[in-house]
Amino acid sequence: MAIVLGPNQYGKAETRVVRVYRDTARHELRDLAVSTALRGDFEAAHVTGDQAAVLPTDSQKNTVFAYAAEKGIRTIEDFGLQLGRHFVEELPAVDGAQIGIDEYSWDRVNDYSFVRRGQETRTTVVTVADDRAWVVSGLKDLVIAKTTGSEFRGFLQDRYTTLPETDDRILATSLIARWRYTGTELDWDASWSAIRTLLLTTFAEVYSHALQHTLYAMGQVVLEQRPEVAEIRFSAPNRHHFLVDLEPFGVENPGEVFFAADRPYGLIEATVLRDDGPDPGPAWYAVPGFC
Ligand SMILES: O=c1[nH]c(=O)c2[nH]c(=O)[nH]c2[nH]1
Repeated sequence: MAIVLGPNQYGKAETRVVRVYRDTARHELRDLAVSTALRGDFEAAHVTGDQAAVLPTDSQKNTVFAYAAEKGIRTIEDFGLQLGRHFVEELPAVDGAQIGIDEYSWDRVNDYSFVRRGQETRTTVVTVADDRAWVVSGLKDLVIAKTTGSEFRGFLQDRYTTLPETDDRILATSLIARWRYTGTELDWDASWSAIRTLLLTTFAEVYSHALQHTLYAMGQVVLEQRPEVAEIRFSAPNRHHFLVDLEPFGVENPGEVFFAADRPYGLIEATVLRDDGPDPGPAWYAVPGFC
């Protein structure tokens, strides 16, 4: 009996690359998860441990970022073909490559702000106690991003601070918002839609000094324009988009190619309320996700 290596492949799974086209004031956004897998003669890598033929998965990831910058992403099919051909043509041990790409679709809010399609959920929590009732409605998983109009600087620096200041970054979050109504007789659909629109347009249009600043601005507008709302609470994970350093490959990256990080993430939570609003009673009791 002999033990032999059977079918095998290796690569980098789900490289989260965001490509921004910012040649005009009307930005375009492409948001992908790219998985590469290489096949070929990798017997030595497994059997004797010799990695001479193995292009690291890290390099495959770098190739995805560099190609996003240099070749651009016209369609995921074109992008996959370019990557696959590159690996097969350039690497002697590789006789096959499989590139899997998922693309996340975004709808436009303004020239540089976008909302992810088909993600969000409308919510309500109704509390009834004795002869009273409270309604807390909201939304969750509203994924929004702006490709400019956002900075983060002037922050406190201590000996552990390495974050560079930035005056132009991608700001993105998967928003949870819940608002408490002052009453229980209302056109709920109309109110919910109007508040959602205010949240979206304020996120898009108000220049952001930080996610904290954006949340407050959104809450302020809702309370100013919707008298039926007493209070609004936000829970907003900061979905970090890190500019990829492509200099080692001689490729420029003027705010065009980003790594969309998964974890860890900043979690910014805030309440904005009228100081003369009605008592919340037990409206928030056991409602998850808020400070
Ligand atoms: O909008 C932000 N608020 C923060 O508190 C923070 N902290 C951080 O590292 N990046 C950011 N961004």
